[in-house]
Amino acid sequence: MDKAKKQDNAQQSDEEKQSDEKKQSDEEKQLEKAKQLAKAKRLDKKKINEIRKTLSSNCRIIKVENEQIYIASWNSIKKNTPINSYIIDKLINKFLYTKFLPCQSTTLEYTLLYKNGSNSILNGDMYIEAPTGLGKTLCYVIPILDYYLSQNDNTFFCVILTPTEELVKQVTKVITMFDIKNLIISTIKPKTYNTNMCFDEINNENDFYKSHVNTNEQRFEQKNILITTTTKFEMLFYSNQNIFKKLKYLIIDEVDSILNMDFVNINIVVNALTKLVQQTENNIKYSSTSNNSYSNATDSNLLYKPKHFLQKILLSATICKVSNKLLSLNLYRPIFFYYILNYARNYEFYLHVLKKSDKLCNLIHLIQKTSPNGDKNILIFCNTEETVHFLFRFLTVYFSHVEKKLLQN
Ligand SMILES: Nc1ncnc2c1ncn2[C@@H]1O[C@H](COP(=O)(O)OP(=O)(O)OP(=O)(O)O)[C@@H](O)[C@H]1O
Repeated sequence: MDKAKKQDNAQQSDEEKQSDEKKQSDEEKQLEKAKQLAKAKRLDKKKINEIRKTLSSNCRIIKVENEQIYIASWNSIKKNTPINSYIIDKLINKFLYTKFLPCQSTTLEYTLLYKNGSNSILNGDMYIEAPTGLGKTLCYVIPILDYYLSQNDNTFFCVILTPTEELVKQVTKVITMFDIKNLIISTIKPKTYNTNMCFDEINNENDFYKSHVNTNEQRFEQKNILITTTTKFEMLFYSNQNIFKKLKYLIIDEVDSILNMDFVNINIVVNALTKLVQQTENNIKYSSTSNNSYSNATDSNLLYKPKHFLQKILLSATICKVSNKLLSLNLYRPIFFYYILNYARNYEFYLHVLKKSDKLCNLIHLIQKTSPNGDKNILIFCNTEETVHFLFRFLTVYFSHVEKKLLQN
């Protein structure tokens, strides 16, 4: 009897202990949650202050939440801003995506606002800030393709500017994957333009060079989207302004890098484009169209909502730190989207300090270790152009000849 009572008591105290432990762990969890919430609030406040100081004191600010909307259900959820069914179909069946990533889920609703007519009070230029690799490209590719398909606008309606040729190629690849019939995407082959400047040439099947028409204007009439670097665009723009009169979208990817470039004055180009489109589309008559008049394109007409405006979508992983440059872009009713990740990303950084003579050996070892089957992409940065060429030649020879021989032996 005594033994049974003892067992009962022991069991009871075990249960009490367990319940105490559970209570303690619940309290700890709640405390941790409260701490995280307070931290998130502090970060939000800091971000909002930064945006107001850098972009505009009265811009609309929208936080990207971690919501991911199923692509297949978008049109039933977002009835006012549906996406063309062709695009939905490609995203699901060709890209094999099931959900829109958070920054896409939040921003698409706004970038598709043109569907509610130009009078939608929510319309405005957009700045999308989201960490690298979280799907910013589709945030603008979907709305421009949707515009093309839904409005049947076969004119030259969109310019996409990037800081590098590499990004031009990447964006071109994404748009081409949608496989839209008759849509003509192009890059710049400046040989054919009325400009005194010289450019590097880039190879692209759809290059303007292949056009068999005589003037730049005619050449552009046959295109829908131009994807190019800011440097090339700046040179092209001043000699060919008429081409851009009917533009609907201006996308600037990695805008922080572009604004930080000393050799490109993107502000003047963007303001000039904005004014040009407004004058044309709203039938506003200006006496002067000289380049000088563009530098102060921020005049009073931007205070009032124009019937048509050049929709600008700017994207970057961080907000541009040079606030005066961003402020002088004179965005129309800007909406700023920011995305703060609430989890640590799976990055690993290693720093190896090596003797010069050991570098090549170690690099080969590292490549073999990281991608033993050669199926992973590895990005190698070098400090000079010369090293890039040398390394390219060396690795090509090593992996195509030396390694093959070693394997054979
Ligand atoms: N809805 C989606 N579902 C799954 N994967 C996606 C989705 N959208 C984009 N991705 C993939 O996420 C990766 C990153 O996308 P993307 O290049 O657009 O990011 P980013 O934010 O523009 O990056 P960066 O700042 O480097 O330009 C790509 O490999 C893309 O294929």
